Amino acid sequence: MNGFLNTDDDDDDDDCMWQNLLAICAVVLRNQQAAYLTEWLAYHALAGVDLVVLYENNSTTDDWRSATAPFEKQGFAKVVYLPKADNVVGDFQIAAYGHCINHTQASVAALIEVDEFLAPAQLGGAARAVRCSSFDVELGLPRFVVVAPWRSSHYLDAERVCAGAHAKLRKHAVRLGLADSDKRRRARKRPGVRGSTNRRRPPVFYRTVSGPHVLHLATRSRAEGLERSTVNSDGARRDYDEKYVNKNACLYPEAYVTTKEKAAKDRDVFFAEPRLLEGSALERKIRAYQRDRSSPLRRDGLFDARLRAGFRLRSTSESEESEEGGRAAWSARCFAPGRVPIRRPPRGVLGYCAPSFLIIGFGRCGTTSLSKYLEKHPRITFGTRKEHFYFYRPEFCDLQHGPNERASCDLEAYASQFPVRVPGKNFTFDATPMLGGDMGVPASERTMSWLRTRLPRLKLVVLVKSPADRFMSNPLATAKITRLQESLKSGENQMPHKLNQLLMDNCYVDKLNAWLRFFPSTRFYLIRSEDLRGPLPQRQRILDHLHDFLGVEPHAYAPDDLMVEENVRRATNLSLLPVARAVINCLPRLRNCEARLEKAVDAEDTVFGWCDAARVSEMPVLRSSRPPVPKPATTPAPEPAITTPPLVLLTRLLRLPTTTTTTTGGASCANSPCDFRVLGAGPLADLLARHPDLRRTNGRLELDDDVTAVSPPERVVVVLAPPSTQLLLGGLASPLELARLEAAVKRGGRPRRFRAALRSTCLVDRIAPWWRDGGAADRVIFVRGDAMVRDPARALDALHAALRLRAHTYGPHDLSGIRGNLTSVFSPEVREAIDCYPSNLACELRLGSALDPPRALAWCDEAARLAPKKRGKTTKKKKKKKKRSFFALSS
Ligand SMILES: Nc1ncnc2c1ncn2[C@@H]1O[C@H](COP(=O)(O)OS(=O)(=O)O)[C@@H](OP(=O)(O)O)[C@H]1O
Repeated sequence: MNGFLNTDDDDDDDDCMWQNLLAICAVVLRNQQAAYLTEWLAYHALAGVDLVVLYENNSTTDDWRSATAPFEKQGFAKVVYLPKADNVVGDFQIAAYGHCINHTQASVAALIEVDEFLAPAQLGGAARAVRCSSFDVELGLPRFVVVAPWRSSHYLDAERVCAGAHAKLRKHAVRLGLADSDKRRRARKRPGVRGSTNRRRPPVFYRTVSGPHVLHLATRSRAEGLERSTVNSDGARRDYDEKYVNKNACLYPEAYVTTKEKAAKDRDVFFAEPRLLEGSALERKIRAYQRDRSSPLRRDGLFDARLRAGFRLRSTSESEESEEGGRAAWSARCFAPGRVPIRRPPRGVLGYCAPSFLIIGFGRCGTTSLSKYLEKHPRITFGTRKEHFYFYRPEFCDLQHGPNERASCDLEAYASQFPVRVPGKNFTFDATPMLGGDMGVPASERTMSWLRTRLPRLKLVVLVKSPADRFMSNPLATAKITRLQESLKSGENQMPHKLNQLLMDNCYVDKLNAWLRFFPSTRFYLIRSEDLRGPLPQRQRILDHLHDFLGVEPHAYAPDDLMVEENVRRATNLSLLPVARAVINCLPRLRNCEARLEKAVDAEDTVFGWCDAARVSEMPVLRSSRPPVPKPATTPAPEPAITTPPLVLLTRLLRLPTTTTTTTGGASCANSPCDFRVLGAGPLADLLARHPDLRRTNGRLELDDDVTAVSPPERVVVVLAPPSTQLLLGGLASPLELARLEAAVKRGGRPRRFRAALRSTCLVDRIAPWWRDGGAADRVIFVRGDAMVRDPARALDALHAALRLRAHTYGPHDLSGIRGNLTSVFSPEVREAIDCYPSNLACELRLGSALDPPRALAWCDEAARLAPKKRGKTTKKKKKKKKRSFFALSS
């Protein structure tokens, strides 16, 4: 069973009170449903459903999991395996529905089948309406359960479906005085006490304690056409619960359930029914979806559609969404006025909703204008102000200066900054660009972790801009830019002091990487600021895509709304010379950042193009502004020579004679096996791909992590890196796991819980397949990561020779990647904890003894040398001793 459900039935104090969730509970039981599942799921995603929970019990032979997989990855669908248990009441379907309404904590749970469609009567009708209705806190059950009317006799027998909810209902009834507690009941049954409560009072089920309202919504049955009915579970026709509707001042779910007898035959019946969706934007979307059967929207479901106006980050790991599980994923975002710590809630506030998304940056990229546009959307608001600075101010929840456990750091307190005054306008956001890191202050890990745990479904919008323009937009940069421009004009071409360093604040990819350790890449949406500055239709298009990403209804903005341009400094600024723009944007370090960002973004022809667009015909070569450092009189001590060779051979394990590596040379990978592979498709592989003899495109160089897949004649180049570096760069652990590991070590614990991840860094085990077939040692070439970082030219020369490649000199820009990447960025104590972890140390020794020269590795020793020394606690005795000696001295 998936771990996302709360299986704790007795959880009375559940504070998940307002889930804003329309969930569908369905069962997959029959064969031949798989072909239609994608369409069914995509449709409901478009229709505003928040979650689909599918139940299965291994009763079909269809491959329906491949249809649900993309949706599961996005967190839209969950599959629950529910075995048939003895204590399950009735058939599997009833058990599944009962389980679903008892555990999904949705405002509305629709019990339908996979050939039935939940159709809103008007644009977003169902979704919008149910968002206003609330999850029943006291009962811990959905307020509404939606079913098709023809089911009433069988499925909506409330007592049966909600058999699992019985305990909750009972407790509630006791609280309301409708039933006696067990204690009292037992007392009453004692001899001498006459009668029993059970006989006098009605049984505690829906009718008594008013459980979920059962909606028998309209159906489009074959013969009768569309009809609406409001038959309740007791069989009596009843009007909608007016009291409840008025109290919450929101639309009643105007939803219809339609069915398709045979999904294949009736495919278009539902969509051909104009009355259901007439004129709505949803209808247009669905029609487009139907027409363009080959579109990515159709192929991969709604979420993977490639969005042109903005960029989604490339998904980095298959399992990154799996963290969605756990109860945290369901924590509430919205609160009733009485629940937030505000002394006197202002008039007209319906509730408070913590953000659904954040604009995390970057400063000076148009965040204010974007916020103003979004504020005009009928569902979106930034609350009391655009920039809340909530995690920076001591009066709120300052997390910059250490952990903060005060009540002002509760989610309710944060939500209090986002009042909802208009029904439905509860899609809130915070646009504090500092969140992404700015002005040399990196994004705060404490803040990111706070957000991740409290608001796990948060989405993140990011604006990026050409580094030169962004830097110039910063008022504090004027002096430096002026100096650079003057120097370029005079031909001195001097780089002002520290400008290089300041410009690194525009390395967006590094900042995003910090966030990616806490949120999966699918939650990010990037917009080029240059695009947002375009003509009004283009701004509208960008916003359309953004709505799609955020999951809110489309909205056509008035031209006046989109004309706004806030915080403009250009007019007052000195203008940027083209040559200055070119020099800044094409600085090797920034160019590298741009290339890495392009690589991270999921688009075929992504071009931020900041350097290329800015290039001028004659690019000046910059000189450092620092005066040349006078040479000291005494010759400095020479740098310690690297004694360990950059390449080492695996020879000893099999006691093979020491051989130089043989190369098969020349053969192309196109038809025959590759010349060699690089284990760990990392920076070394990227670098080698730039060698003129090796082009990735002609297939001669294969990058593969899976050694076992390599056929025997091939050779493998393995980068030897300490376990900590492997963990960090090799994708062996998810970002969240790494963060937890680091936190655990920093708290003083040992990384015991991460044994599995640590075990995967045991290089000796990973390359084991290479020596199993005897003689394989000839084909394994180890490159020392540290030698590569210290003296890349020498290490690469040796590697070229071993692989019989032409000598080649790589550019400094190419090498900078390898330097940055092969170095662990864990703090020294964390490195020590990982590299000296007993199993890792054992692996290091095993590998070391197999290498020629032996003991070429000293990862643990090195890490231990760098780690801060742990000081023992000064005991009272020692303190006393110290004091005494002090007095002894002074006397
Ligand atoms: N629609 C639109 N598209 C793109 N860029 C725009 C837009 N509107 C304003 N701007 C420019 O954004 C710069 C101000 O950015 P911010 O509002 O994010 O600044 S701040 O961080 O909130 O201070 C500021 O840049 P400079 O003029 O270069 O300083 C604004 O001109």
